[in-house]
Amino acid sequence: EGDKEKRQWSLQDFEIGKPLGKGKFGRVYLAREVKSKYIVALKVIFKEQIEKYRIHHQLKREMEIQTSLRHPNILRLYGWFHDDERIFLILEYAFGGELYRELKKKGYLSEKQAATYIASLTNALAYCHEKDVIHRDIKPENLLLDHEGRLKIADFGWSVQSRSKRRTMCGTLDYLAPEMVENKAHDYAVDNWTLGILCYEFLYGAPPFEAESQKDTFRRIMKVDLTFPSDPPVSAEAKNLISRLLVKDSSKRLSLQKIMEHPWIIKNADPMG
Ligand SMILES: Nc1ncnc(NCCc2cnc(NC(=O)Nc3cccc(C(F)(F)F)c3)s2)c1Br
Repeated sequence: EGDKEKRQWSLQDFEIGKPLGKGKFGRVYLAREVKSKYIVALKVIFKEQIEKYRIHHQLKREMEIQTSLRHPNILRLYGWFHDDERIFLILEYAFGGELYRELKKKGYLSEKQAATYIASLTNALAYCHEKDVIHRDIKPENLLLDHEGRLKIADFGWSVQSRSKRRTMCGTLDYLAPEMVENKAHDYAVDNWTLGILCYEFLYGAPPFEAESQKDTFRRIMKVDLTFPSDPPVSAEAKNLISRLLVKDSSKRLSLQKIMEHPWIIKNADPMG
């Protein structure tokens, strides 16, 4: 495993398999390193896209941050290489694919499954915050599952600098914390807000502030217009945790430590993640 980061890789070192998914900036393929037969995911990014959106620094930062992160719930970035027109990221392969698909297929998750994922995410975020990394882009699309169904955060949004412009340009607003909607300076607590959003979405199948228009979603976020449908039935403890995370004043949100000690997590989360 150690040599993976050191040596220079090239496309000849890999046999490319089936496409695993396509992201905004390129596709992901299953691949096998020829000599070791090691299975990886290979993300192909076109250089002209990076130039066009001027996001070199973000990619560079991702590589610096992610190669230094080692956590069971964070997808590994083993290394990278490039040719004339493409950059290739050599990623840990998450056999279980995107958590999003599981959520869509099931509609919503059991309280045990939801609590297990929230506990894994909280662990991974506590580890990141120790390393001064704020995530800010945690949404089901960026959550993968390994062969044992264990959650892996995978994302190129890792960074410690202020909010990237990218967010307003693309993707859903559902996960934006109020201070981000107001474009105010924010801190680690944005990830705590997002944990509340995800916990709600795992249990009800949709994020809490979903609305027809972006304007209405903004409005619902700013008002913290939180309602709990009666169906599916959800325990009072789960609602309590969600209500203590979706708090407008970021300093009043439940801390990651307190999430791990919350009765709903203690009772429902599988300690083996
Ligand atoms: N089953 C699977 N097993 C493993 N992986 C899978 N999908 C890939 C998940 C990713 C992890 N890390 C990534 N990183 C980036 O995409 N980075 C990226 C890309 C373009 C531009 C930029 C930037 F320029 F904006 F920074 C940064 S994608 C799947 Br499906």
